[in-house]
Amino acid sequence: MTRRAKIVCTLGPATSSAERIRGLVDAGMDVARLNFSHGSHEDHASVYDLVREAAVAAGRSVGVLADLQGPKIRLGRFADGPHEWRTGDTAVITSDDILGTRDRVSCTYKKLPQEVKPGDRLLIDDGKVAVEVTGVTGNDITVLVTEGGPVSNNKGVSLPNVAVSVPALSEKDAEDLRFALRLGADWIALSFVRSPDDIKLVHEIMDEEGIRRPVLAKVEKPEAVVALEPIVNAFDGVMVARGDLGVEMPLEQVPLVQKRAVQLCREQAKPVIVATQMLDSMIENARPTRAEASDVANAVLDGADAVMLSGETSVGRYPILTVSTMARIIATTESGSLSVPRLQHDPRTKGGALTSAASNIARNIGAKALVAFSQTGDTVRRLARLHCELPLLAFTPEPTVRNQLMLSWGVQTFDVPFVEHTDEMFEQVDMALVGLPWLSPGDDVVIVAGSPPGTPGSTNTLRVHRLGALSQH
Ligand SMILES: Nc1ncnc2c1ncn2[C@@H]1O[C@H](COP(=O)(O)OP(=O)(O)OP(=O)(O)O)[C@@H](O)[C@H]1O
Ligand SMILES: CC(=O)C(=O)O
Ligand SMILES: [K+]
Ligand SMILES: [Mg+2]
Repeated sequence: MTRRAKIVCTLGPATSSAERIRGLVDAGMDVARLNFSHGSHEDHASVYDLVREAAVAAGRSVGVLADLQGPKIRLGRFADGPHEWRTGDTAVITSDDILGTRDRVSCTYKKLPQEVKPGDRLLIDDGKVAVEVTGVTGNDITVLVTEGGPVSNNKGVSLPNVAVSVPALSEKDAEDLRFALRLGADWIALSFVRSPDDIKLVHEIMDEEGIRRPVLAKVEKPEAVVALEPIVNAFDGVMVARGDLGVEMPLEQVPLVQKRAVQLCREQAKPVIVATQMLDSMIENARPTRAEASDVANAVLDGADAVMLSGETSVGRYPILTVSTMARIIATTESGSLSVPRLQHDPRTKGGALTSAASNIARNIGAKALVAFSQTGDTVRRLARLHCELPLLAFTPEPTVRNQLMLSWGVQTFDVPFVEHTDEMFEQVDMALVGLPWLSPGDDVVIVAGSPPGTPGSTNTLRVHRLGALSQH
């Protein structure tokens, strides 16, 4: 069964072995997410290598997304394992550097005691536990538990109505970013983006390292929802990070933010991921709820490029089964309907106009595939946003670009050597496609390319190409 929307899997303790990672790739993982909120650099380097090995073994591209923690306040570590904070209990959250106990635990933001006051509500672990500040003494914040639940190492702390002054990129984020770039990550995600300017800090460090990679804005703050359009313009893509978004703002607003973010990204031909709790109950169970199956299907029908698994694959009991279940839900939904909301504007760029025409021509003449030659991936993303039912085949000599395109809807990638002339491009298509079981000589494909080859942004060529015709000359 063919599947077009992509699957992002968060790697973690449940998926750190070679066998598990190969299992994820075989079940349909298109992009692996390394979550720098958890795990050591050593852990990330080890799974990174395993992802690359699994991709080679499977004979296809798999992207690697490095997700930076961003300015999230977290609890510190506990000396003695997880604890239960019951409703009505009191506890202390301190900016002192201590190994926590049930009664007193540290937090990562040292100025927190100065920025909260009695009556403020703090939400822990995406709102699973709620506490209210009753007093502040020196570095200690005394809290009353208003909604009890488990607390454990490094759980996030949200302050929905307090504007805290944490910088967009912490020292840890800067170090993690340098590490991820050197490691070879294909995409970077920045958490808790508040302004389009936040990308500048990322670019500064990338330029110091001499490695530019595309950056996703994680939309999980009310400030980002307000500035959504400029953020989509400034960044290279978006993740709708519903976990934090649903505690930072009223959770009933999340569904419409999701739809608006997906549409804005498609207008700009930038990939968009819908993330968090998609098949949450599969952390524990072998079958998802009907509501979760519908959530995955509806994200696909909204037009998302990719859907993401978090705890389901990082710490869940059934990581591989969760991926195959998600793949089945997507493929079945798409076999019933590929229609997504219409784009609201007529394309104005050369690439936008050519790709839109290419897709119409391909449909009208019964072509078997859309083919894009692209140096940067831009032409491919402009084709992807159309959600055309024809296979979308991307040819690019850059392995990093191939990996990056694994986040874009419906894209299959092909490795081609760099060529100098347009004629050679068409020969490459012939050579690569004759071997595919669903294509035969005489089939037409529609090719969009730039000329001369190797000039980024030069998309100017649209050709109806008959497979096998070249060799008859
Ligand atoms: N490497 C790890 N070591 C220990 N626990 C982990 C690790 N990775 C994840 N976890 C646990 O599994 C939970 C889900 O992991 P995941 O990486 O999917 O987090 P998330 O909810 O997307 O992100 P965050 O915790 O940053 O909000 C985490 O909250 C954490 O408790
Ligand atoms: C993925 C993430 O960061 C969130 O949902 O909050
Ligand atoms: K993160
Ligand atoms: Mg988050």
